[in-house]
Amino acid sequence: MEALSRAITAPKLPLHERTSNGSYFRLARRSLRPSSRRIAETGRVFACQGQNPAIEFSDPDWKSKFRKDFERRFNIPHITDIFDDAEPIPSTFSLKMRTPVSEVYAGGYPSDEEWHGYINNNDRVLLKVINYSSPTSAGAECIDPNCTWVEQWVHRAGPREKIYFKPEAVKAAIVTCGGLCPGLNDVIRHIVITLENYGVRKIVGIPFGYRGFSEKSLTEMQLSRKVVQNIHLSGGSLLGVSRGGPEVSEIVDNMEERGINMLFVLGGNGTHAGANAIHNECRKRKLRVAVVGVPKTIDNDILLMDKTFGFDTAVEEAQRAINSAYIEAHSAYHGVGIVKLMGRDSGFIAMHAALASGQVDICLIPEVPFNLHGPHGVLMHLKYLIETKGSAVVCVAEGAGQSFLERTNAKDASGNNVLGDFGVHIQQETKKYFKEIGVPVDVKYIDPTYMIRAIRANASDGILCTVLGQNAVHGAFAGYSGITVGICNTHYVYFPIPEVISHPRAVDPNSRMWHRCLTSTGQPDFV
Ligand SMILES: Nc1ncnc2c1ncn2[C@@H]1O[C@H](COP(=O)(O)OP(=O)(O)O)[C@@H](O)[C@H]1O
Ligand SMILES: O=P(O)(O)OC[C@H]1O[C@](O)(COP(=O)(O)O)[C@@H](O)[C@@H]1O
Ligand SMILES: [Mg+2]
Repeated sequence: MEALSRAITAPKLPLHERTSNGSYFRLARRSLRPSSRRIAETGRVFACQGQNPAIEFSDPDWKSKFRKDFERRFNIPHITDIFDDAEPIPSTFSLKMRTPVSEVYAGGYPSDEEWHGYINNNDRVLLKVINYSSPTSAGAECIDPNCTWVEQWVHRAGPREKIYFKPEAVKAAIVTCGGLCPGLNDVIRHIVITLENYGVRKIVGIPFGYRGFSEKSLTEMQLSRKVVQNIHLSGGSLLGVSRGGPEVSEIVDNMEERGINMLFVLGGNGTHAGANAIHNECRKRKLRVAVVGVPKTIDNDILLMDKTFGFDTAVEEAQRAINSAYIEAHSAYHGVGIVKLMGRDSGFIAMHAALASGQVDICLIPEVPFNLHGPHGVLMHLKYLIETKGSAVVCVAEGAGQSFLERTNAKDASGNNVLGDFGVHIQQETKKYFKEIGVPVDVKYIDPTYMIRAIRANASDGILCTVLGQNAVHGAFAGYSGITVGICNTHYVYFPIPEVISHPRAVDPNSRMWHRCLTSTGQPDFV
């Protein structure tokens, strides 16, 4: 918890900071204060455990102690932790035949000694793959002051040979929470298809997020391969989404009433905090339930994963808006095109879209402070661009520049801060500034945010959703709960939920990627 409270209170953190227990951690400069505080403020569930092991680096054994602690933190909760009498059965998941195996081989799939094909519970994936030679290396994430290499392994995802649920005794439910994201339907589809492959017949969708567990008028939706066959062809969520909703105890009461013993939760940080709380409540009540998350965030702000589904699609679609802004600006006399992209606390979409398009002159993200006015301000640079190039394109993440707007303290139903519209603000300030200096400009503002969020997943996200959806089901059948699925260094893994939501992920202003973006735009520091 200490690292978090430091991040909340410290106004500016050095890149490497020694914690009170002597361990070194690399900290993003303008870390994630607003969101961390927001989650903490909801006062319900906040996961932040085991971040800082007490390591004494003078101890010759510190590495093995670190590894042991890491293994503990990344251990994925299993049904046998609570039910030591839980007996595994041979998997009913068909690796070679595509008809539901449970119908053909009631006792399980016949073993094939030459080709196995299952994931062993001890298989691991390397979490960090760069061996930094110095804490000063770009992007270095160091454990000790010398940046010593320590292997960090996480659990490999996929189907296990032994399973802990009989398919005929499973009632599986899927719920999608938070905002929309391209690919939700692809994930739903693959969860249903994979459940059917195991032989599950009772599969339901909970309508409109966690709300669907409490509002009597919202009835569960029966799901099958037939129902979900073509849902990936459109964006949105077949089940609907929502923010806010009932308390965790009410959700678990409702799950008990409905006999749900597998719950697949698609959502972001908030949703996962809820999923972990549901998992803990089920354990407290001694319920044999598997709760498995699939991280959904168009903002790409979940820790430890290469990326989250929908992000790629969002970046691709965002380029269309940037290109339109470019064409408008380029075709006008002294044209300025401004595009606002999503990213509440994290500028990943703006940074990647700017990089991908190659048409952006100024990219503004929440993680990097800037001035609008003054000799080093954004507007002065815009003037320079108009004078030298004749036009300019500005790409802003929605969470950028909030300090220039009036604070409202308004919250949405989930407790997230309602942001002011910085896109509109910079548009107005640009017009005002150029009027004042007597230079004519033609400013065009494009806000494609909801158009981007509502589209269907592209091919690359479609594949990611497929694998994540399938692995979510494999994880549940393998007896794991309180876990989420992810892609890590191109391999698929299971994480314990608390580790991925201890704080939202942000762009590191000292990373190579942000510097690549700066190289591409050619923008100076605006401070
Ligand atoms: N700390 C929390 N504990 C339990 N449930 C939460 C928490 N934060 C948010 N939720 C619930 O998760 C759902 C989605 O949260 P939200 O923040 O809107 O989206 P996201 O999951 O994308 O971050 C909402 O129904 C909200 O009530
Ligand atoms: O208008 P809404 O539905 O609250 O959504 C807006 C928010 O959704 C986001 O895309 C992120 O949504 P999630 O919290 O669902 O991940 C933010 O970038 C944006 O602030
Ligand atoms: Mg959120």
